[in-house]
Amino acid sequence: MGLYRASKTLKQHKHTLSAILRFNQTQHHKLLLNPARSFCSHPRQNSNREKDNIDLTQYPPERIRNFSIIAHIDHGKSTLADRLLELTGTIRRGHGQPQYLDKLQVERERGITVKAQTATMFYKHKFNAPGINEDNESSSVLINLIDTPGHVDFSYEVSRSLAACQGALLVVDAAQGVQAQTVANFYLAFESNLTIIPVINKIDQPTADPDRVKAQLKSMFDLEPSDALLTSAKTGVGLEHVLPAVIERIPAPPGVISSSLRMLLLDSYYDEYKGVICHVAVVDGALRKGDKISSAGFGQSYEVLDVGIMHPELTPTGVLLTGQVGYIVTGMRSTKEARIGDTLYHSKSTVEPLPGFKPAKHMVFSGLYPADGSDFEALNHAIERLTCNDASVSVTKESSTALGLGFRCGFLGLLHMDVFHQRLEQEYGAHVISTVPTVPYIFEYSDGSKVEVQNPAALLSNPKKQVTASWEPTVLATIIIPSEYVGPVITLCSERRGQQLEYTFIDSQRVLMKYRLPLREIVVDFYNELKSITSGYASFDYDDSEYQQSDLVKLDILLNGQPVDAMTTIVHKLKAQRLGRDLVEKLKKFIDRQMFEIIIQAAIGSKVVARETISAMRKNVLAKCYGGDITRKKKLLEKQKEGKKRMKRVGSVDIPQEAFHELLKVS
Ligand SMILES: Nc1nc2c(ncn2[C@@H]2O[C@H](COP(=O)(O)OP(=O)(O)OP(=O)(O)O)[C@@H](O)[C@H]2O)c(=O)[nH]1
Repeated sequence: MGLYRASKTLKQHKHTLSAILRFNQTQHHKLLLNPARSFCSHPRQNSNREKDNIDLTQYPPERIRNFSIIAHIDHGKSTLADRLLELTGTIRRGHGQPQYLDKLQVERERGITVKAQTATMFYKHKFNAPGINEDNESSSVLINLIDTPGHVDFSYEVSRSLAACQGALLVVDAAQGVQAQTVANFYLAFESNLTIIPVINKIDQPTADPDRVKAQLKSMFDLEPSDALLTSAKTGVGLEHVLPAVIERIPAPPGVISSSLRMLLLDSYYDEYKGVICHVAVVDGALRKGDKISSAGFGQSYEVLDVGIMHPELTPTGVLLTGQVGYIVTGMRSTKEARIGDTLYHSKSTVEPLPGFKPAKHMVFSGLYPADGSDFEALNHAIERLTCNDASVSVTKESSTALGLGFRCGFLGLLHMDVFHQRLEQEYGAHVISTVPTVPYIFEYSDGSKVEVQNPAALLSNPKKQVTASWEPTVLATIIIPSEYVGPVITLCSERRGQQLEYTFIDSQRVLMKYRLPLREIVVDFYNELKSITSGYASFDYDDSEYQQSDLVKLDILLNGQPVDAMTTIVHKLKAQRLGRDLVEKLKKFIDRQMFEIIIQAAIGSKVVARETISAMRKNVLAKCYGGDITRKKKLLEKQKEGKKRMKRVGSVDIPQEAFHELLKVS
């Protein structure tokens, strides 16, 4: 049968291998690309009338396959997904939209998937698959494909998607071979007990070496070389074997048709016209339009107003049956009611709730403030709407003396933060200043109390209540590199206070290293640094780990003696002076000369660790207009006013917005 269930011994390696993120040059450029292009962000209603008549009752569980595509970033998941949708006629070939399932504008601009997407396909086959044996006649099988993100920040999306699947295609680039996130995703699928089908993709590349990749898959995951499919999602070679393998190797969903309805809520988003749309997987029983359902977690009851599948747009079917994945529209007013991982069931029945998902863990916190203070309500609205479509962000209100009213947001990682920021600007037209990202530290005070500090400015400087101990979060990082780069990578990790835990050759040319690193040290600039010292060949992933005791201090930035709360950071004592110097130098470059002298200082408590001075400017802008032309004077005053709008005033010093953005890159 060739099922790819990896052997138990692999579990022992679990803790030596987690994984994610490759930082090659291409990806870096993709992340920086920014052509303005606008696409709709969510599935629309299917206008094709033929598709409206799909009869799902013809698809009992044995004629259903649910699978996910998982891979390291850029190994070709979305391209492969598109080709499979074309092959089954779900979308038209050459429909002109790149990466059909990457629907968000930010996904298309950056060439990355940030949101898992589901699409239902119908495929005729003649294979002797378990449960489908109809005298060699072609039978139609309903296949749900879930495309998942590749970046470490979005691995939460991957684990959620896997809950609705019985199998996964583990896609590996034929030239790059196994990368850090291949390892992470393999273990996510393995621990979810999924059937894993290895797909070695991009075999059209001149540097492709499928045999080497097969050997890696065998040695690292115990996957049989003969079971690997060889494909090129670009040229189409080998694609005809993918869906037959899915049908033959992946088991049918295990639910019970005759049981009471149990649905797993996979995801939700807000649609302007329909309200909240929930993506669901029917685990047991059946759901029909008009049914009354309740949520186990939220305790509310709703009427099902619309139900259907994503084919690939929203396609009403009137029912969803055991093993099927689709969408429902109920009277939910806010996505806060649609708790991801919740169990939905018929209101009159009593059911055992499904296990659900672990809540998302916030790794990075940052303050988000309106660039113009009067836009607070608009930003509030934009954040509320966006969190409807990205429930993994935590939001609480906060205020800053420098920036006014704003929000403290928790993100899954730095890219997640960046993407959220970009979506606020692109999808809601919000202009936002973000403060230096920080990680959640724990501080103990002399009265024995312990607090988690998500905002450095909130750390007390109270002489009556001294800090007695502090802890910082750490990660278990996995780095895979060609062996010639081992030296520089070891140096980088020790500069970042890392502790080496493992060093293994995965084949004759590649090394896997495992480090414990403080999360703070990888939040800013670690990726870029790692990428640049390995010519883009390193791949990197991390799993969150325990807190470690650490000598932490609060580093304040002062302008003419006044602290700028939005620029405060928490840092390891040994690094405070260097960071203070970098921050002060950076600010000097970005703050313009003003009518008076400006002293910029970095300080730990009352001890100044770095200082720069910007000397006073003698004349104002109008002094350049030697009398005369009044319109010219007006223009200059207007320009000055415009410039001021983009400034934040701290005491008497005007700080341009760019200064805040630039500080993100230093700390
Ligand atoms: N030569 C070649 N290029 C491919 C093939 N499949 C995908 N690509 C290219 O590889 C790049 C990445 O492909 P994607 O499908 O976006 O990769 P992904 O794994 O979905 O990426 P993330 O969603 O960001 O993790 C794109 O430029 C594709 O055109 C292939 O078979 N051969």
